[in-house]
Amino acid sequence: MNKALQIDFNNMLQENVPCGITREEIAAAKARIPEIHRGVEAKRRENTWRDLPFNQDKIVADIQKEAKRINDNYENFVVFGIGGSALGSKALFTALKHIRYNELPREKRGGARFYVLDNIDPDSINGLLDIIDPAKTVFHVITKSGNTVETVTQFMVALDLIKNRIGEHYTDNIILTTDKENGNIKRIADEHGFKAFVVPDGVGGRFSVLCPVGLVSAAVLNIDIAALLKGAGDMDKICSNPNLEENPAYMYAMLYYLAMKKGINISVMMPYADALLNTAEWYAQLWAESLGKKFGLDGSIVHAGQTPVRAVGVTDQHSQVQLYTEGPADKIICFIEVANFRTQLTIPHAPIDMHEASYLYGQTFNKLIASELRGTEYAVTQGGKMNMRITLNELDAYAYGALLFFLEMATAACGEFLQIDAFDQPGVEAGKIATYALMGREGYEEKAAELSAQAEKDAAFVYSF
Ligand SMILES: O=P(O)(O)OC[C@H]1O[C@](O)(CO)[C@@H](O)[C@@H]1O
Repeated sequence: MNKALQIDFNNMLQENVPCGITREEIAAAKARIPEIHRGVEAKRRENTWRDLPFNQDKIVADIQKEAKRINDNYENFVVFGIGGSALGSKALFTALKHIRYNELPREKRGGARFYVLDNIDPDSINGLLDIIDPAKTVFHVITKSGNTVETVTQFMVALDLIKNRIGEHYTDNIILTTDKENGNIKRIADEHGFKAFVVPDGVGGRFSVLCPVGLVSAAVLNIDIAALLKGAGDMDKICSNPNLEENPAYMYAMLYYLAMKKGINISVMMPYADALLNTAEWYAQLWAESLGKKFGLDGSIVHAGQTPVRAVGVTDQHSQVQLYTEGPADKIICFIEVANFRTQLTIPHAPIDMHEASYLYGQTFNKLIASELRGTEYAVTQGGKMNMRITLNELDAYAYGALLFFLEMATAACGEFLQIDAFDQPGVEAGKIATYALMGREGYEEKAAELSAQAEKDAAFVYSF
């Protein structure tokens, strides 16, 4: 790997922050690395997301063909999905494309405008429909299970708009990505002849960004998919190394695990680049849904997990950093730095007298943001809070693929340290079932009765104005 990425864990250590990890704790946990490695590698067969950087040449060719059809014929591309079926597309879009992509003229964009709708807020749905012409839009409906109520209802919106307006050729405007055989959406794709891509078996939603779930968006956006997958593949090789000293995912997993054991229950991801805020959002699902578990693998109650927080530098220096430096030692802050932004921007000489600020004249915003990162890192370390830094030499497709894969590998390894199943999400089911009941779905009558039998609210604790 050509130093696309550097990961510095120094400020996780007790010698730099009092609440940090001691060398003795590291030595003791290191003894578990062979077991962790066996666990991670043993799951390789079922966790086929590990193979995504290597096995998709044919699928990518088909995706590129479809992306060309879309970009040649349509003005807008809309992703309908939620959780892992949307966050990867959002993260790729903002990380690797122009920050005002949709506002650029078509010739500068080189493709359709790009939108991701990952909510069912009626105002958001309507807001999008207000600005796009459905006839000039392709909707990409993504749901691995094929049953997610939010995505299924969005699909209904697209169908309603498109079928009623376009009639016979309506299937041209909708593409689907779902499981190869299960769920509603698969049946509909087969019966109506929609173009459909498959979420491969063994690829869970939050680990799916490098399969058609994220790659269709990448292709429509003209992102260099080969470089993205190469970065991920190179990182897979690095993170397949059984030696802790050479495997950054194992080090990340181990230090975060040791921190959790000390009650450090918050994981802040704070990129110093607006382009990476959605990556912090993507990581939030990865880390929260994978590690937040009630039961351990042996059936014992563990209530594992760490709450992810998204922040962005420098913006959140002026809202959250006060808490990070002086508040409780209950969090790890992972700074992400971009060493070389796409733009080099000079701070101009002011044409009026601003002599107190004149030291800034002729310097660059690049140096300013880098200095603010180092300054905040210093302040947080002085404040005694664990922190670490990931530096991307450049925010390009190669480095970005490596970053995403690194975080996936670290999550998988941390699941091994915690001895939980990092690949299920049983805790999300209860809310889904209650929603079905409240929406009157057949078969959920008992749950509906249970919900309506809930104790009355104590009016003393309800304030209405
Ligand atoms: O792709 P699907 O099946 O619609 O699921 C969307 C998201 O919902 C979850 O299953 C949680 O409810 C996530 O794990 C997943 O990423």
